Amino acid sequence: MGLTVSSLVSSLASLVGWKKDQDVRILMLGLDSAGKTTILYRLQIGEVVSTIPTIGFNVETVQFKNIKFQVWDLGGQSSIRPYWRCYFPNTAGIIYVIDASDRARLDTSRTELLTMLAEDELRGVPLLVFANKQDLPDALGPDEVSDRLGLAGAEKGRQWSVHGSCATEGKGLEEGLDWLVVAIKKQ
Ligand SMILES: Nc1nc2c(ncn2[C@@H]2O[C@H](COP(=O)(O)OP(=O)(O)OP(=O)(O)O)[C@@H](O)[C@H]2O)c(=O)[nH]1
Ligand SMILES: [Mg+2]
Repeated sequence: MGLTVSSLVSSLASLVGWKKDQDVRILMLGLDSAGKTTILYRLQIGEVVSTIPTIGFNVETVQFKNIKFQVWDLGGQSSIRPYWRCYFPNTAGIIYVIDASDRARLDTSRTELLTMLAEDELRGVPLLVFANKQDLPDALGPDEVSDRLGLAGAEKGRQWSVHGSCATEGKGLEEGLDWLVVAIKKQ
């Protein structure tokens, strides 16, 4: 009988919806072909895998430094985007991936992002944007992507950051996750 310290901690933890051994749930979203699945496996196994368009989702545990992330990589095709919302509950962090060389679809990508951020379930959840495919000659830099997304005006109640990346060479990914870890801890 009696309340032990650990039972007190677990009661408090369940009150705020967090369990000690639970992985940190991350949602990775973005238009089709942005590079989400490439990023997921680059982070998980450190290699470039050959991908096909994701129908549904991939979910993997990614160990980053001493944190275990449960990363949900959702398919980005327009027919699948309406299902993104099914995965919103209990999200600790969002990774939004943009093909920075796909200038023609940057507005579409921005609209999908802002629609998603307006959802109650994602209120205040930290947002890391990867301006991916920085190796391609046409790629917009992270600052320009950031300007075009217009987050500075629209997202005052949220921590967000735009990082350049090249998933195929593994560049920029760690720096981005470092930022996200700090942002989630502050939350
Ligand atoms: N040049 C270049 N190609 C990349 C980069 N990242 C991913 N790709 C390529 O882009 C294509 C699409 O990558 P995926 O990871 O399958 O894209 P996705 O976002 O998962 O797409 P969906 O599953 O359809 O939503 C693949 O041919 C990748 O090799 C990058 O940084 N640079
Ligand atoms: Mg995919």
